[in-house]
Order: sequence, then C-alpha cells, then structure tokens
Amino acid sequence: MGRAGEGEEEGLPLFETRVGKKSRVAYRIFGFTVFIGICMIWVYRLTHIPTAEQGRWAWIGMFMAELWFGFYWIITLSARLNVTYRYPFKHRLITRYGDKLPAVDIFVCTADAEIEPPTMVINTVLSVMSYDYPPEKLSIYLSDDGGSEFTFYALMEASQFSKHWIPFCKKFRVEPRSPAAYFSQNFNQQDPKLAEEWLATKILIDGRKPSAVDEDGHQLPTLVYLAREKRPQCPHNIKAGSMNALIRVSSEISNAPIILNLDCDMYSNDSDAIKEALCFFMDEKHGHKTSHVQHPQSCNNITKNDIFSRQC
Ligand SMILES: O=c1ccn([C@@H]2O[C@H](COP(=O)(O)OP(=O)(O)O[C@H]3O[C@H](CO)[C@@H](O)[C@H](O)[C@H]3O)[C@@H](O)[C@H]2O)c(=O)[nH]1
Ligand SMILES: [Mn+2]
Repeated sequence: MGRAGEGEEEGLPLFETRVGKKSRVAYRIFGFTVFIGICMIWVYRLTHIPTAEQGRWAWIGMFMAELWFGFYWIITLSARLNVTYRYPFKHRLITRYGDKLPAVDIFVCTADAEIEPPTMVINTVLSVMSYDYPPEKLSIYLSDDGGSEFTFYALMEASQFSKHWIPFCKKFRVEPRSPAAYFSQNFNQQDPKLAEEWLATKILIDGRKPSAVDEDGHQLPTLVYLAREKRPQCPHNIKAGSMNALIRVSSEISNAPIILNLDCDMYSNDSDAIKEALCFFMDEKHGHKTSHVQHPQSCNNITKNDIFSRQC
C-alpha cells in the first residue's frame, strides 16, 4: 500500500498488555488479610463442635455456609490477583490496514418496547451508526423481539435523522454519539402497540446504493430492522435466539467477519470503539488467539448511597 510511516510501524504490536503492579501488591495484601480471617472462622468452628443438645444441626448449617462462602471468595479473588491493563494502538491499525480494514456487523437487541422505550433503542443505534469507521463497512442490525410498530417507526425516523446526525458528530467531534446522552434530555416512554407483522426484515438504508448518503454526500452505513417470529410452544432462547436470527439474516446481507453486539440500553460512548477492538483481532502475533473482546461498561444511573450499587 506504501503509506507514509508504514516502514517504521511495521512489526510493532497493535496492542500492549501491562500488569498493574501497584494495585496488584495492595490487592494481595488485602486478599491475604481476608484469607487469614476466613481461616480463623473455620478454625473456630472446628474447635467448637457442640453436642447434639447444644444445637449440632445449627452448627453444621453454619459451617457449610462458611465453607461455601470461603471457597467462593477464594475463587473470586484468584481471578483478580493479576490485574492487567490492555492498551490498543489504533493509529498503527489505520496506518497498517488503511482501506483494507474488515467489514463489521453490529447487532443491537431489543425485546419489549415498554421496558426498553424506542427512544433509548434508537439512541443506541445512532451512537453506533456514527462510529469513526468507514460507513460502507458498517452494517447495523436491530433485532426487535417485541415486533413493535413503535420501535420500527422510531428506527425509520432514525434512518432519516442519521443523515444529519452523523455529519454533525464527525464535524464537531461529538462524544458520546448517542443524541440523548449528548443533549442530556429525558425522553418519555411510549405505549407500544402489537405489530401485525411478526416476522419482518427490512433494510432501511442500503449502504450499497448510491442514494444512501448523508447531507454532506458521504455514504451511510447499512441499517436493517429484524423482528423474528416467536411462538409460545417453541423456546425462543431469549437474546441468544435473537443473535442466531441476526447471524442468519446478516450473512445474507453483509456477512462481515467481525460482529459487535450491544444491548439496546448500552449506547457506545467512544466513537473509536471498533478500531480499538480490531487492534486485538488484527495484531499479527496474538490476534489469532483472540475470539472475543469485551469493552468495559460504565453505568450512569447508579444510586450513590446504595452500598449494593456499583460502577461496572
Ligand atoms: O426475548 C428476548 C429477551 C431479551 N432480549 C435482549 O437481550 C438483552 C439483555 O436482556 P436483559 O433482560 O436486559 O438482561 P440484562 O441482565 O440487562 O443483560 C445482561 O445479562 C444478559 C443475560 O445474561 C446478557 O445477555 C446481556 O448481555 C447482559 O448485559 C436486551 O437487549 C434485551 O432486549 C432479546 O433480544 N430477546
Ligand atoms: Mn438489560
């Protein structure tokens, strides 16, 4: 391809893994003290076995519970002993692959227009339609297990709105690219109506057509709506079932080698998320060992004073 800078970049990895040394030491000290505490509880139980009259059954119950929670804690802790951080180098990815980047199919799942209002769903769709990635290589599929007319209508409107929203995002480097998150507005829920047509696949924007352009004349990503048939007597397998339906439909339309999956309530808050994930798949040395990349999630509706709510 002969792009500038290709020579010096060649051979360099597309991502780096670093071990979190500071947090590792602190976590090990913390883990060790808790482990000593757990052992002391076990020792206490074993050295204080009551007689049958003193409540042997209660003792057995307590000891079982403490054994289980102790082992559960050790298993959980061991998964966190080696904290590692991964750093993708997306500029290297662009320099190295340029216009040879792979196509990406994006699957968004929704199931119930009342619990998951169409405004939220299309905000997620718009956030992924405006990724900083060649639009001709992007196809977005919305699986609507509720078969809601409202969701379909909202998606149709979103397909029109994207013609203004995508150039706006790219021009002003908007982040995040979910319109709702960007404008920080509250949307009201709408009552859904049952769709008359339960099995439907509709291509709202066909990125291959010359007419699929935004207001700046740039190509738009492909946008597909899919509502699969669900029957009471057949297990529909929830999200996994809709993912299977999405794979079958997308293999006929775009058939991209990379699939990105989002729940409809997870908008993307980084327009470079695809490029970052691709660094792990396309690294020459380690890429073939990677089958999944999980992006970190951050929740923005957690309660501050609830000790059980957490930053995920
Ligand atoms: O019949 C169904 C039911 C659900 N969904 C979708 O599946 C996703 C997850 O379902 P939800 O009930 O919201 O589960 P959560 O606990 O919020 O989601 C977590 O837990 C799920 C089950 O473990 C995982 O699939 C999700 O990725 C993970 O975010 C949502 O987008 C739903 O719209 C469908 O597509 N069809
Ligand atoms: Mn959910």
